[in-house]
Amino acid sequence: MSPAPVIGVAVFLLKGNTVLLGRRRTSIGHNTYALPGGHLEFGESFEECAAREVKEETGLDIKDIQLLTVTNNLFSEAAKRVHVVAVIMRAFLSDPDQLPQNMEPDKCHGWDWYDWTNLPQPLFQPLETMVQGGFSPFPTDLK
Ligand SMILES: CC(C)CCOP(=O)(O)OP(=O)(O)O
Ligand SMILES: [Mg+2]
Ligand SMILES: [Mg+2]
Ligand SMILES: [Mg+2]
Repeated sequence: MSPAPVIGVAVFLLKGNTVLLGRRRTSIGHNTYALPGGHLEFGESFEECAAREVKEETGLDIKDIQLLTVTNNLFSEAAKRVHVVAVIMRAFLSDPDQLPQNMEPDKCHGWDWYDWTNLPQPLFQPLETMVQGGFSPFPTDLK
């Protein structure tokens, strides 16, 4: 019997034309560049989960958290197959001068800001799929 799908919440944290990415050190997406985020926990709103996971992983405080889209992802790379429904959010720094910290060095190599037009490789598969599909996290009025 395959395990039930899980809900992940990932956050496009935008700063100018850049987005915050970290290289994962985890069984799923190991060594790929991914957005901050994590499992939705019982009773959380999407916004609460986004703010919690970003704080837990980067120490950053965020604001203007909005739902962008949802993606359906089946991972077969891990020892067991994992089905993740990813709720994709967008947010901005509460303090534009706050610097990201690598709060979970066992799960991430470090966080950095990357220009959307020059993203690092390899990207975490769900993010790669979005980029290949022409998705942009930027508000149209910020162009
Ligand atoms: C696999 C992923 C898309 C969903 C969970 O994200 P994650 O592995 O970063 O989980 P945590 O940050 O909650 O540990
Ligand atoms: Mg986490
Ligand atoms: Mg995470
Ligand atoms: Mg978590």
